[in-house]
Parts: sequence; C-alpha cells; structure tokens
Amino acid sequence: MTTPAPSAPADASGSPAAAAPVRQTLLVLGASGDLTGRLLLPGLGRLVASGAVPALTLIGSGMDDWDDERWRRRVADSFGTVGADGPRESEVVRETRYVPADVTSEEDLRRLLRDCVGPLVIFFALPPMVTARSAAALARIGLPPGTRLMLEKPFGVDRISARSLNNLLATLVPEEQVHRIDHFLGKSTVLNLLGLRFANRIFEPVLNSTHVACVDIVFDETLGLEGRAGYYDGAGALVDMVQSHLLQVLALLAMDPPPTLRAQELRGRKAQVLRATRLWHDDPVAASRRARYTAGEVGGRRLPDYADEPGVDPARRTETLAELVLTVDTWRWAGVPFRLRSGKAMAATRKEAIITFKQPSRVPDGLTGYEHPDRLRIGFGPDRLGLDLNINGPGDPFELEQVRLSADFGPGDLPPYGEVLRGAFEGDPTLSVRGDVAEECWRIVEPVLAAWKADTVPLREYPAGSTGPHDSLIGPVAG
Ligand SMILES: NC(=O)C1=CN([C@@H]2O[C@H](COP(=O)(O)OP(=O)(O)OC[C@H]3O[C@@H](n4cnc5c(N)ncnc54)[C@H](OP(=O)(O)O)[C@@H]3O)[C@@H](O)[C@H]2O)C=CC1
Ligand SMILES: O=C1O[C@H](COP(=O)(O)O)[C@@H](O)[C@H](O)[C@H]1O
Repeated sequence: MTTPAPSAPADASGSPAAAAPVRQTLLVLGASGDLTGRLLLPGLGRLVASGAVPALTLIGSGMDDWDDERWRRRVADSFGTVGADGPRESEVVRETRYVPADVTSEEDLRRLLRDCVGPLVIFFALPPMVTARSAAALARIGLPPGTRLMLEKPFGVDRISARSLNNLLATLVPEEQVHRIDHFLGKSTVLNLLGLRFANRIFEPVLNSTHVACVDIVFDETLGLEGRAGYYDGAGALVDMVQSHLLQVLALLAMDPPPTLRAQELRGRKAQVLRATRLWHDDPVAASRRARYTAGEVGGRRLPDYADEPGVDPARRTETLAELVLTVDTWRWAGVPFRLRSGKAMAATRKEAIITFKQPSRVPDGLTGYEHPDRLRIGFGPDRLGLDLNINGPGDPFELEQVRLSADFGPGDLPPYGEVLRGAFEGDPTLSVRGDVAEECWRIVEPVLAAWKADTVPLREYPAGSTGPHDSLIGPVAG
C-alpha cells in the first residue's frame, strides 16, 4: 500500500480542481555534509527540472553556522553540476533557507518544524547515530500528520540498533511513510535488472543452480577516503557498501519474479530471498576477507596510507576492502556461491554483477579451444550489458572463440537520488528498503562483524592502485 501523494483539493463535482499544486517542503538535516552537496542536491535539481515537484520549499539545516546566502550558493552550485539551472530550479534556489540547528535537540527541532509548511519530507543526511538521536527527539515532540521520513544508509549500526530505530519510527509515522534510502535502488542499471530478468524468456529459465556456477557482485572504486573519515572510519567497506548496496543488488538478482512491481510485491520478494541468505558454510572466517589500502598511486593521484589519512584512527582497524561469500538457501540457488566485494583505492573501477554459467554438459569432440564459460555481465558504470558466448571463431570453423554481445543500458531520466526523492514526494515506497529487510541485512553480516572484531580474520593490506589483497576470494575475472 502506498500513501497517496499530496494532490490538489477536489472541486464541488468531485474532480480535482485545476488549482495551484500543493507546496511540499523538503527539510534536509545534515545540509552541510558531503552527501547533501555531492549527491542529494544534484538529484533534487534534476527532479525539480523534470517538473515532478511543481511547488517545493527547500530548507537546509545543520550544525554549521551558515547563513541563507552560503546555503543558496551551495544549492545553486550543486544544481549546476547537473545543469539544473532552469526557471523552476532557480525559484527553489531563490526561496531556500538555512536554519542552523542541533538536530538532536527538541527545542531546535520544534523551531525547525514551525518553519515548515504543507506536506513535509524530512531527509536525514546524517551519520547513523545522529539520525537515531534526532528521530528520538522528534518522537518526543511529534510530527505534522503525513510527514515522510527519508533515512540514509547505514540504517542503524547493527541489528539491535536497526530494530530499535524501526520501533521508534513506528511510533512516529506508518511504515509506508518511512523511506530507508539505498540509492543503488535508484540507479537505472540496477533497476534494469528487473526488465532484463522478467521481460525476457531466455534468462530466467537458466538463472538457477542447474546452470549457474557462481554470481559475483563487485563494486571496486578508484576513490579513496576523500575526506570522509568522520563517517567512513566508523563504518568501513563492509557496512558502507556490502551490508547495504550490494545486498540490495543480490536481492534483485536472486529473488523470484514478483507478479507486479508494486511496493508490497517487490519488497516482499526481496525480503524472502534475503531471509534465505547467509554466509557460505556459516563460516565467517573462510567466507570473508578484509583489507585496507596503504600508500600508492591511483590514476596518477598519490594516496597516503589509509591509516595516515586525516581523521582516521588507525586503532579502529577499519577496512577499505571487504569480501563475502554467501549462499542463498532456496531451491533455486542452493549450492551457488554469491561473492560480494567492494574496495576503495583500487587500480581500476569495476562495478558489475557477473553471472558465470556452468560448462556445457559436453562440448562435442571436434570443437576445440573451449576456455571460458558463458557469462552474463551487468555493468553499473559504465551501464552496460554483456553476454560472453563461445562461438566458432574466424579461420578454423571448428576452433572456438569467446565473443561478447554488448548493449548500453540507456541512462535513466533521473540520477539515483532524484529517483528515490521522487518516491518520497509521490508517497511510493517501492524503491525504499523495508524495515525488516534493513534488519535482515544486518543479520547476514553480523557473524562477519563479530569475527573481524575478534580478529579471527586478518586485516590484510594492499597498495592503493593495486588489485587488492593476494588471497582475494574472487580473483580476476577474464575479459
Ligand atoms: N557521502 C556519500 O557519498 C554518501 C553518504 N551516505 C550516507 O549519508 C550519511 C551522511 O554522510 P556524509 O554526508 O558523507 O557525512 P558528513 O560527515 O559529510 O555529513 C554529516 C552532516 O551531519 C551534520 N551533523 C552531525 N551531527 C549533527 C547534529 N547533531 N545536528 C546537526 N547536524 C549534524 C554534520 O555537520 P558538521 O559537519 O557541522 O558536524 C554534517 O553536515 C551517512 O549515513 C552515509 O552513509 C550515503 C550514500 C553516499
Ligand atoms: O553509498 C556510497 O556509495 C558510493 C558509491 O556510489 P556511487 O553512486 O557514487 O556509485 C561510495 O563511494 C560511498 O563510499 C558510499 O557511502
């Protein structure tokens, strides 16, 4: 069930009056942070430019003692990065305000809410502990009816805190009005998994343990810490990327076909498959790897040792690369390893899901040169679909050669944050993470977090600009 989006009031005949659109307010808590400037505001700019939010008041709030002018410059600059500088966007920039506040203080929040008119969306662009404290303060003072809450990942800092945050939010607004954000669910390529899998006859029948040898979901970045120690050093690669984004990709790849893409069905299917997901052989030591980068060069840029980055506490032993092997214990997938990895400061960007098929039951005598299995590659940047197949190559017609059929996925109309913001403005939670799923994702990684804390898995090192630790569970994939 979705909460109806705010709409114009009906006239006497019952039809919607051609009145001015209802003005919505977006209140951003954590307005001076990296997420707000780099991803949220550009997404908002494009959404506003698309005309999907015809009347919007934007209020930014944070600890920093900024004034309206400084905030307006930030909004304009962020909008500018995506060319969002038309009349609609300029109006938002002109009208937006900044309110300095401690968003964990009841008094400050009361003052903030007094400034908000019309249906309200609150975006918590805050570190997870601050989000929890802010939500607790809001629970004490109450929210205007119909308020929607957008909460960034990670949702909580472990399963217990995620559950108590869920319980707290349930006292504030109905579940349909809670938008737990995972911006990967707003990436058009991730969403393309749905069309690829369920609108074609040829893939779905072979996506199972009879035909698939393994599934890799890899998100290697050339970016290092990029000045985000305040958040990242407390999270690390496992929580920052694997526990959230990569498990969402796994859910979309492995779930059973939903009858419709409505929120209830799509989110139900994802929940089902994640409930069946656990560590390979339930062994966190064998099924995980962690490592952090040392000094090195990435794409001509010199990066310091992670432990020497400003704001990092080396004693935390935070990993910048995490690998997990999971099993999806269902009839369809039992026995197929799902290998997830994300690393920072890697030699090259590699953002893809690869489905590796088993070898053919028998390659007839007389056909030579079979080397690599078939693979389906779904690239998340560049957004590209590739299908590696063995065919008779040029020259000797009985000599096999691997070729790749490839197609670019068309870019989506909106960037990921535009897409997830649209969901909240329209009252549609389809692309947000349901409360039980957020807890389930913590359940999956919990044994690994415990093993790493107990130091039973060594923290390896890899030079920035390399391909990661030597004993990777994934290894290079040909091509
Ligand atoms: N940055 C990214 O690429 C992405 C980040 N995220 C998530 O977004 C969240 C925020 O990350 P990010 O923006 O990088 O972190 P930052 O540290 O850059 O920003 C956090 C913001 O919260 C503010 N803040 C902290 N405490 C309070 C308080 N009590 N009252 C008011 N404001 C407060 C900070 O203000 P001040 O600086 O003054 O303390 C700062 O503006 C994290 O949960 C992260 O996982 C998700 C996807 C991508
Ligand atoms: O959430 C996060 O995602 C980004 C990667 O996302 P992208 O949209 O830029 O591809 C990652 O760099 C960051 O560490 C993480 O917090």
